[in-house]
Amino acid sequence: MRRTIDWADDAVVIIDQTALPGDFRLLRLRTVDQLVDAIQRLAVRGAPALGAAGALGVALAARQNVDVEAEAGRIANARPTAVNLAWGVERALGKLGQGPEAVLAEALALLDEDEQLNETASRHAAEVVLAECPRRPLRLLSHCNAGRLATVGWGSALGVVWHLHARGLVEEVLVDETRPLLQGARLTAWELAQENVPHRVQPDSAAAAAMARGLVDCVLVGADRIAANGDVANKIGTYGLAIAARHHGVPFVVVAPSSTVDKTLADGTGIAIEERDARELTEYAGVPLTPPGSRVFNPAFDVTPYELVTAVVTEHGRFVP
Ligand SMILES: CSC[C@H]1O[C@H](OP(=O)(O)O)[C@H](O)[C@@H]1O
Repeated sequence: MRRTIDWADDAVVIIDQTALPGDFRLLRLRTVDQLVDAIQRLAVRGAPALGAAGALGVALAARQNVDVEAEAGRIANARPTAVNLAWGVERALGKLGQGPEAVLAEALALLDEDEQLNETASRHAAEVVLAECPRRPLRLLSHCNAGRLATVGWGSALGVVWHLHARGLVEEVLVDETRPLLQGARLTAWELAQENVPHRVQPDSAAAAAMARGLVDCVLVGADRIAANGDVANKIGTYGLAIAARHHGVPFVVVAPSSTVDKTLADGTGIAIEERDARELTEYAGVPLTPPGSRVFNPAFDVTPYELVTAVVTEHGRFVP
């Protein structure tokens, strides 16, 4: 599969994730405005992919007659929770003094590293899952999308599935649909189908019942920001999954590159949680889902305390707070 995000002909090229699973189409982003819009619409999404978007966005700005520092700030602030976005911006911005080509070279190096780091992190995590889960083959549960589409190309939590599936060790993946934007139903199911991995899509509300019925050997999730004490910000619903997993004695494994760890935060209480547009809940494809005027609570992420996490695994292995 091609990279989720790349650079070609002086443009940031992304797979338009809002069009999947029905249409596979590319978007060529030639301005910072187009990039910020794509980030905010989740046409490009997922912490590592956002890190790459941040770096390539600075490369885009550096080649145009704009205030690069100001444009970099707009990109970094496009979505607040995933630490990787600002991290990617800062990394590319650090080369600005050496000129636009140096900024682009740094951004492209970040893309190559992302694929390698997520492949390594997920390989380590696969061994952790095998050690924590005696039953074979494995029945896994995923939430949101932490696959190829959430990174430059390999995937973090779903990267574990690629490693285990290649060894014939996956019986099934239960895919949380992940309301309201359905990253699981639309994106994770699409990726698993591409790789012929057995899977079933389920309502997010079925996850605890699946565990109660013994259908889950391990929960696998990605992360958007990990605090120094191991608290994990991830897609809304992750915290409830962790509580259910602890209640049912199911291992709960978080997979992320170390660029997702924010050591400036002592714990998860300091993580900014993105609140998203009410229309994501009040309508779908233009069809009203609630009475007119209904108010909503639509946080895009929640924070899972490290005490509920079996392991956080990066390219360095188990993360130890
Ligand atoms: C591998 S990071 C994936 C992470 O990002 C997702 O959020 P969003 O779809 O809003 O970008 C979700 O939290 C995933 O776990």
